[in-house]
Amino acid sequence: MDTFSQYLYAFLCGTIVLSYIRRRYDPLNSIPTIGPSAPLLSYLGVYRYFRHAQDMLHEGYEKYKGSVFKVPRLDQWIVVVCGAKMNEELRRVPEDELSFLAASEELMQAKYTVAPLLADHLINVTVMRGQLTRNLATLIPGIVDEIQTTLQDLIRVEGDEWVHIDALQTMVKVVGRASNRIFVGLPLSRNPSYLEIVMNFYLDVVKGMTILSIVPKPLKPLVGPLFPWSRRATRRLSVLLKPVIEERQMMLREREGDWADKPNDMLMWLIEEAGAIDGSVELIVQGILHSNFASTHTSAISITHALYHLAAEPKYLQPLREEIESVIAEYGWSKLGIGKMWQLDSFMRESQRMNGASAISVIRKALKDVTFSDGTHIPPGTLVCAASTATHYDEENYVNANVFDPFRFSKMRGEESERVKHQYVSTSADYIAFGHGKHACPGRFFAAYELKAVLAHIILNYDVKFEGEATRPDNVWPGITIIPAPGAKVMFRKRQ
Ligand code: HEM
Repeated sequence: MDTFSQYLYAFLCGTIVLSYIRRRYDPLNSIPTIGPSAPLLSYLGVYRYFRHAQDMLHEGYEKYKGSVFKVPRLDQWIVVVCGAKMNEELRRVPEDELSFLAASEELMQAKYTVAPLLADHLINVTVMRGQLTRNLATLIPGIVDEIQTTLQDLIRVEGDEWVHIDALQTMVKVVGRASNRIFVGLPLSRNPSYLEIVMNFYLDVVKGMTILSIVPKPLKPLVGPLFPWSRRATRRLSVLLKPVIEERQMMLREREGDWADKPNDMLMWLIEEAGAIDGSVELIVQGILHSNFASTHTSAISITHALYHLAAEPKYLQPLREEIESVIAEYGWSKLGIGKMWQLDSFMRESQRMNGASAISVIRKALKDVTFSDGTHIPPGTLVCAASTATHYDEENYVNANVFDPFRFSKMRGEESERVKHQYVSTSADYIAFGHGKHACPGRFFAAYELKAVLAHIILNYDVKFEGEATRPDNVWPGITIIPAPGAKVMFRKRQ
């Protein structure tokens, strides 16, 4: 054996022995496990969790409702709380005990995979919670214009001919373009080089996260900095954004408070937020990259899930058309108008209840010892989450939970007191598709208006169905991510 092989052999043996000792004396041993829990054997559970997360999470939820169970990740366990009561308890624990930010850093290793500078200054989250959400009424005409143009570009229909459209890929482009119209504005939002960088960034981040998930914890700080992707994306995007950012920074300085036609987009708000720190171009560029990472694929997945339901049951086109047409006639394509589309809102919420983008949410990392009301003790360093899909299929939370009932929530909004509770954007202990609590998705208000506008345009302008009246294709589950069947074709024709 040469020297390199000897070192490698010693390293592998050391890693196996260490992980055996760690798992043997793990303080989480008292928490029940789904899959094998013995040291080493638990790695079979890791494989099973990657292939069958849905089954394992449902099994755990059914067995331990009102308490917790754990499932294995390669580098550690993740504790899953079960039932609406436990979800509520989880979200109430303060950030200094169960931290969203620490969990997100642990799972995403964002300083290596996404944006190193944002780790200390989450300026884009501040902007999403503040300016983006506050300005929705002014932004909607731009979003609507971009959706109309992109749909016409990508779905070309003539006469009464049906065309086959790769729905997921098309929706990635539609929401990518609509979101970037608000993130950086025209003409950059239609620049093919710009779009190529921001849209491919998601895959680079996932690649980095996946590699780091199999690297032992002590080695992550050595391996992470070797990844070229986030640096490369920042560099390439800076070439396009730097001149715009510097010009806007100059205008801000020169015109001070008197800049009448100041752009109203995320880039501008990020420039202002960054100005209070160091104004660095890199920080602003990373704010744009991270916003794209957080928004495009979650949104494309959610709208495609809904589109598949519509194509599988085109009978819902008619009632939705009636609602959308009557609202548009009275309020136009405005925030007020889209807000009044209750049946459409309910359709999106129900689709997200049954599908969603991830099987877990409300993810936290323990920074201190925490004890839940059922007596479960969570030691510092542990990852904890709620089981979103299992919560959404719980009959205690939803009558006929296995049935797609698109107007379930609009019916529930009949009572004045129930109006807000059942909106697409509202989170609760039994609806956690956007998370729940202080760190619930800050982009969900933007997402809701954008996605409802996309679906409304499709409903008004096209007939849709699956070939041969086929049923909805099954979702694909790589680990905990829930993807609407990739490559499935939805048939579109001009509305007859
Ligand atoms: C339908 C589409 C979307 C879904 C299903 C979704 C879902 C989620 C979920 C589950 C979380 C974690 C919350 C938690 O664990 O408590 C989250 C966080 C986040 N989302 Fe979304 N999201 C969507 C769209 C968007 C959009 C459009 C944006 C940006 C405009 C966005 C930006 C973010 C950010 C920045 C975070 C991290 C929040 C923080 O650091 O406090 N999301 N999202």
